[in-house]
Amino acid sequence: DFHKGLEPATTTQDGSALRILIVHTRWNTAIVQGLVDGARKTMIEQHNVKPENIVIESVPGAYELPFAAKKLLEVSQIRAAEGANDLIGNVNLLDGLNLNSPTTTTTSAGAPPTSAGTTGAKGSRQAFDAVICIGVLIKGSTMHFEYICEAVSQGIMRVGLDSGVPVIFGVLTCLNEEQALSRAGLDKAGKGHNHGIDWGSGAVEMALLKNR
Ligand SMILES: O=c1[nH]c(NC[C@H](O)[C@H](O)[C@H](O)CO)c([N+](=O)[O-])c(=O)[nH]1
Repeated sequence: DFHKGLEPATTTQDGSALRILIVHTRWNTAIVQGLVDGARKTMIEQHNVKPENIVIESVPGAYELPFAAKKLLEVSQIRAAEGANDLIGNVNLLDGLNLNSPTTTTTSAGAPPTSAGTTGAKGSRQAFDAVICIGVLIKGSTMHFEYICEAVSQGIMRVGLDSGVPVIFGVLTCLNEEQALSRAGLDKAGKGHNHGIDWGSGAVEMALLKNR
């Protein structure tokens, strides 16, 4: 069986120190919600990720997933660097972080920590260890589907490679709604498998690989 051994890690991994971002779309919302729930529950119940360390954000559609993943990752990395600045005084860790963000201070080392870093602003100072992008594309009667699928898969791959943070491709590209329901474990016959489960395990596995 070709697929033997290609299954995602089913053993429990130690996700207790990880912080994970889930970005999901607002298309086909019932199916997307099933996938998000599957990923979230698996990370918490099987891999001990803390619920408060799973951040869930939404975007209009699949085409917006790569941009949101890129931007939210960058912000988390900047906040983490600012937090570290607080800990070690005036060395500016933002130097050399090529985050393509106009707000990134690129002044020489020694610049005072940015205000955000010193005000104890709400929210975690830990950068995300992995991102799961979740969406459901269902083919319509035009070529729109093909173009979005190609753009989104290339875009999501690029965010992961450019950022050095693993981004799980959690986008179903289905020819009809039945296929999508089955892959979220929501089909009437109950014979489907919720792929969100695999994406949750994959996110933990790849985050731990990144942190080796
Ligand atoms: O997430 C989806 N977005 C879809 N389109 C919207 C697209 O992702 C963008 O949000 C839109 O083009 C604006 O950029 C879909 N279809 O068109 O079929 C779809 O099935 N799923």
